[in-house]
Amino acid sequence: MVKAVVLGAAGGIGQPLSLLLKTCSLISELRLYDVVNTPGVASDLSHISSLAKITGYLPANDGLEKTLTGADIVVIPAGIPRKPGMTRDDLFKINAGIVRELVTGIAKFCPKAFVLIISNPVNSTVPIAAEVLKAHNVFDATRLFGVTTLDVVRASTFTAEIVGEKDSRKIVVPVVGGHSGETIVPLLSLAQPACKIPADKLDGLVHRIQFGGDEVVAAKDGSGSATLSMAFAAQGEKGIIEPTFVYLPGVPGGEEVSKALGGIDFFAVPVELGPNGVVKATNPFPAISDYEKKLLAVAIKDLSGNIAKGVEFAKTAKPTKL
Ligand SMILES: NC(=O)c1ccc[n+]([C@@H]2O[C@H](COP(=O)([O-])OP(=O)(O)OC[C@H]3O[C@@H](n4cnc5c(N)ncnc54)[C@H](O)[C@@H]3O)[C@@H](O)[C@H]2O)c1
Ligand SMILES: O=C(O)C[C@H](O)C(=O)O
Repeated sequence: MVKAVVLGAAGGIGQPLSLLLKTCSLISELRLYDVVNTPGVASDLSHISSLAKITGYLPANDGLEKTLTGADIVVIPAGIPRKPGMTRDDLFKINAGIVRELVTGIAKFCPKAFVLIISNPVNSTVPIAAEVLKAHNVFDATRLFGVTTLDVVRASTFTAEIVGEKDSRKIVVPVVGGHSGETIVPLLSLAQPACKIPADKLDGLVHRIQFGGDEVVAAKDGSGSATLSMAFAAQGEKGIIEPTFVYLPGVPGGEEVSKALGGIDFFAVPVELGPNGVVKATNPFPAISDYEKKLLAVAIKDLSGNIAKGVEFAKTAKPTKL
């Protein structure tokens, strides 16, 4: 049975995600942490008749330590979301420090936990997390994940609309790269089952998958970004091979994938998951179309800058004292 933690549990993603985790039969204990409101959220969810015992913590009285000690899995949706006109990179200024602080707690209090990072910009916050864990000598790349599943969920939904499939769950599209704009690369040529996308619809579909987050930010008109679809995505897909953003040199099969991509360190690729984390990173690139190779080249360029920014921040900013 699993002891799970949500950091940022009182937020737009944190609350529905905590609800979904409270009803998950694999979880025996669920601990919620935020800088505000977790006692209330935990009290509310505690009335649900399900297996998971739930507790809420705030920073006071060693709240982070109590939340994290003994945790098996930590999901992090803490941090500010976008408003219209912002890029995910605009969130770096605030969220980089939040992620660094929370991952420092993980390094100290539950260094063997699986860590799933939702906080944007994922392209930079995951490299920050890796550097913090390295600095504490507890980094295990097979247990650190940037959550890019929402891109996979969107790719299924939007592709199904185009090909006229009523049940979008039947269409699975691997989405690789990073999690922002053109770093998001849907590999429609590898969709299962094979999908015939009309040539005049391809650019539009790819653009919608890459910039789907903007649709929600615009519709919410200043009150945040995707929360409910994100919570759905973060509760996990059902397969054992899922695209996720990982540190390639540290996972089995990752060196080969990194080499195929010109040496980039972090990339979302379909990853085989087991009880101990990443079993193998798979290399889908030999089979992709020329069109997708061009998308990939743009993604690698943008993503390299985002990764370097995260690594630089983690190495140079003052260390977090807990
Ligand atoms: N990876 C993805 O696909 C994806 C999808 C949607 C949103 N996001 C990102 O997730 C993040 C959260 O989005 P949201 O809509 O839930 O925002 P939100 O503002 O509704 O919630 C964020 C929560 O984090 C909490 N928080 C802030 N600092 C904290 C700290 N130091 N420790 C603990 N908690 C802290 C806040 O109090 C708040 O409750 C944003 O950065 C957003 O861009 C990522
Ligand atoms: O778009 C955002 O800022 C939130 C999230 O990354 C998303 O893809 O919906």
